[in-house]
Amino acid sequence: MTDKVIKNYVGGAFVDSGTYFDNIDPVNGNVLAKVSEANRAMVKQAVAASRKALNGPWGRMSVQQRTALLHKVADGIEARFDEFVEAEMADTGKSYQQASTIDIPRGAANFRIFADMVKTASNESFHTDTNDGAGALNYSVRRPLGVVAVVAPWNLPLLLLTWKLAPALACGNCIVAKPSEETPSSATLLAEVMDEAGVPAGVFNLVHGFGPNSAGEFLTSDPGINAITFTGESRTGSAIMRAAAETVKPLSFELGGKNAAIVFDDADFDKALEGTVRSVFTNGGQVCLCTERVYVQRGLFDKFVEGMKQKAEALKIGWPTEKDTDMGPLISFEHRDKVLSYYRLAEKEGAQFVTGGGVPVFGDQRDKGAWVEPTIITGLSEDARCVKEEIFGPVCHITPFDTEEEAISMANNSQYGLAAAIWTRNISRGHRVAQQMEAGMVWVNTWYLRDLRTPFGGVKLSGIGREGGSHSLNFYAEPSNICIKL
Ligand SMILES: NC(=O)c1ccc[n+]([C@@H]2O[C@H](COP(=O)([O-])OP(=O)(O)OC[C@H]3O[C@@H](n4cnc5c(N)ncnc54)[C@H](O)[C@@H]3O)[C@@H](O)[C@H]2O)c1
Ligand SMILES: N/C(=C\C=C\C=O)C(=O)O
Repeated sequence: MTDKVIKNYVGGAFVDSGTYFDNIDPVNGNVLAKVSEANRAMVKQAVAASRKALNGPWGRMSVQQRTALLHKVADGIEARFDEFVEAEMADTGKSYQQASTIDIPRGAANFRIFADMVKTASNESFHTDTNDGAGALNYSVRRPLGVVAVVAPWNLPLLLLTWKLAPALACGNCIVAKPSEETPSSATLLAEVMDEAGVPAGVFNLVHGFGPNSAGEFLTSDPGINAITFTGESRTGSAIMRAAAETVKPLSFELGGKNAAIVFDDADFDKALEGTVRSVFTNGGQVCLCTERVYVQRGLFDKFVEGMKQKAEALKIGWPTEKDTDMGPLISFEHRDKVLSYYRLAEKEGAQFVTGGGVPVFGDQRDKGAWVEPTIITGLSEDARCVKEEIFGPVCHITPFDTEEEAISMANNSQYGLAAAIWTRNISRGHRVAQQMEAGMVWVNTWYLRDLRTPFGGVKLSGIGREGGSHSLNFYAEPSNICIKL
């Protein structure tokens, strides 16, 4: 039993509500800490502290001062890099390789890119001709939205929390953030870093808890919140839209996906194979951009499926701390059971299992963790639930196709539209097919190659709005137009 308590961070102080929930290590089911669950009153205090900071030191701070502080926060993350890696691995079971090369570096990078971008952001102005010949000057100024609620998921905890926090703070907003109940640790470490960097009290607040009838719902339904930026399941997005509807406010939603990869028979076989294995199994398939539907041109189908099978079976499912581990456990027993239920559903729907479909046996304490086997299935029809519904685990379905038109039609036949990957040596085809994808982000001959200045977001059930680069600045600071009669 541990006596470690993870606290909330409200108005510049670490506070404890006296009500707790367990923080579980998904590697072996051990309790890592007790987490203080913020109650409605604490959430209200956090909103009030934000408002006070907005009308106080933070609102009066120059862009230079604000952005210098954000760089200090990035410095703080880098200075405590190993602690952040350890915290992320403890909460999620993800590998050292993933946490140390993706999750934590991006935590610092997110602060730096938006601190730099906001310093060079411009506004628009127009000279307007008027009948009296004197003219008028129209120009816009940007104002922060005010108090912004940031609600984040568990799969890339620090990366996704700071992906929203950084631009919101860079634009002068104050924040009340709620990380996932599954991953409180790196967010709380971030609060320490903010505190140490001298971010004024109330600018950043952190409340722990769940969604319905807990901190998530208290926060997103609070009338003192001016905008909500949310990353999570599509159905949660619907719930948050309903909660926010009464007090109309800007929403930015990054939601679910059922992403397709299309492999043409003229693709570079080795690159397409390596890239598709990475896009299916990275982070145990627990990345919104991961591929769950693979479409392979018929001439290549058998060879590609065999190649995927060999690579999936060669993945090292191991201790997160081992440097060559490729895949850890899923985030929780509940999520593990959800993914396993889809493995069983695939059997019922008549799938052939190329590999996987079960739970690995280690013969050690990992047998008490939330582990599943990397899995590849084929043979299902396009309207099967396992081909339509987001599973969010280390699993993909592979389907053959004959023509480019058929592949595009199958890939687009989804209620989601977040990301897609196209593999072909024919670059004209790469452009042509990518431009027909009903998705917010399309990679050609690569996957998850990120330029933080580009628009990030999804269509259909995958989201509302875009963040990234100027898109983030346009969401977190809205223009007012001023017209001066000359
Ligand atoms: N599009 C993207 O960029 C992106 C990125 C990561 C994850 N995701 C999606 O997120 C999902 C996995 O993450 P998850 O399981 O944490 O999602 P989730 O929707 O279950 O939870 C996300 C966050 O919302 C909170 N929440 C839940 N119900 C709420 C409510 N009624 N009101 C307010 N807050 C509420 C949770 O506590 C958590 O902090 C997957 O669907 C994945 O595709 C999307
Ligand atoms: N938002 C980003 C990644 C999202 C991953 C989803 O799980 C990013 O890389 O900026």
